[in-house]
Amino acid sequence: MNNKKLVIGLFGFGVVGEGLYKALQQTPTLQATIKKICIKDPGKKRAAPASLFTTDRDELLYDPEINVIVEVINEADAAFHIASTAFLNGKAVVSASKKMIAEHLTKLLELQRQVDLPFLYEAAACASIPVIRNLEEYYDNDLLHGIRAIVNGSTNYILTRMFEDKLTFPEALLSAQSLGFAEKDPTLDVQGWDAAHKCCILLMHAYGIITSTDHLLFNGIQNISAQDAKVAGEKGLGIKLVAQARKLRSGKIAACVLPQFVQASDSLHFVRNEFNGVEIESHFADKQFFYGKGAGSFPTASAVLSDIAALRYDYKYEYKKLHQAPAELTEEYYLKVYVRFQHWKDIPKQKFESIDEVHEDGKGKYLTGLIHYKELKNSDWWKLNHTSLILLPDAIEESVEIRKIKKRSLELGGVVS
Ligand SMILES: NC(=O)C1=CN([C@@H]2O[C@H](COP(=O)(O)OP(=O)(O)OC[C@H]3O[C@@H](n4cnc5c(N)ncnc54)[C@H](OP(=O)(O)O)[C@@H]3O)[C@@H](O)[C@H]2O)C=CC1
Ligand SMILES: N[C@@H](CC=O)C(=O)O
Repeated sequence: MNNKKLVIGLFGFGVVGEGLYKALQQTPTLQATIKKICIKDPGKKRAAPASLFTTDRDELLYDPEINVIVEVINEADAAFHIASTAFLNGKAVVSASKKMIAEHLTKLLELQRQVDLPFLYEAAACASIPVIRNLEEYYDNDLLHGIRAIVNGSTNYILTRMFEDKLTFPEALLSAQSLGFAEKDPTLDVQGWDAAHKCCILLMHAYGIITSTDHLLFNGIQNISAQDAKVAGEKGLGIKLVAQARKLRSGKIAACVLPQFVQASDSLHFVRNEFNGVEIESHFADKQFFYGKGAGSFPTASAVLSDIAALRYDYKYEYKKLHQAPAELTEEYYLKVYVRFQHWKDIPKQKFESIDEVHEDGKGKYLTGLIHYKELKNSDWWKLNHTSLILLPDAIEESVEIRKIKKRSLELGGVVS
């Protein structure tokens, strides 16, 4: 596609599509033009000439002059059909649809390999932050110890507005929706699906792991209460929805997406509103931090624009880690957790390796303790009966041996019984 004029068929003219249309008008040097825009509802008023719009997807997919399909719609199945037909018709694809990408990763990679055309989707993880390209290009020779990230703008915005401005959950969600941050179905944001989809995409580019939300422990922010925020405040902590992946001593990767208490010294602590933040830890560089807007019209359009620009030099992800030395996910690790609950009967105490603290306050009880990953992955008691589960800082523990030795020595010393 070098020196070739980019002729775009754009699917979707909502928050992202319209943002891209406007951004392209302000970047004439890119020499990329939108020939046609496919939308769903022909009756909606649009901020672009009517002649550009169609509801017939084939007008774009089968137009030989269009060499790039940009897909920014909000329906994952239709998006997959559009992307795969575009490939089979010899067109490069740029997409922002993380649900579609995460759900169809294997098939899409197979197709992309078969047709050998660019398939870029920087906007699908952390919107304006160029995290995918960095993981692809920069960290391939480095020893990547781990990633901790706030990857969902809406939930971060909701937590910020609830805890800083005392908005109720519905008020904060409504505001996230009206600003164009939330998904069409906001439960995707609130219940952690969107963050889990993004985590799957990051795992692929960081470690060459192809997985799905079925294999990932995740939750959203729907159970976080004002009482949890009070506990956090008293301890000088914040609460964030954190996607994390960490290489264990076994070389395998521990990954999950859960709310977590973050200390004031944690880079994620100051990430507020719709911003996202990604902390990457690697062997020689130590910690690096990426920060930027994780949702919204122009921030997302900027990532799509950058992908379009990269098509001019035929940039493609090489999926080096996947092809060379893919890592493996593990379920063999423990998590340090805080659990707020109403009644002891709802808590399977025997499943914990240890319960370290128990508190009772006006609104119920909470405990902190250590539990095996699988005990959470294979059950849902921790989401039911007004129970909330939040990871403690530095939550991932590889083994319980040291704890056991410590406990035993305290017992021998008569400090605990
Ligand atoms: N909003 C954000 O901050 C971000 C969004 N994304 C992703 O980008 C995508 C678009 O999001 P966003 O712009 O917010 O969504 P919107 O709901 O604002 O817009 C969706 C657009 O898709 C069109 N559409 C839906 N179904 C079809 C279809 N079958 N064929 C053609 N057009 C269709 C709609 O048409 P019509 O206008 O007629 O209703 C609309 O123009 C989603 O996958 C989202 O997850 C990624 C990063 C950030
Ligand atoms: N709904 C998403 C939009 C961007 O990916 C979010 O809030 O992060």
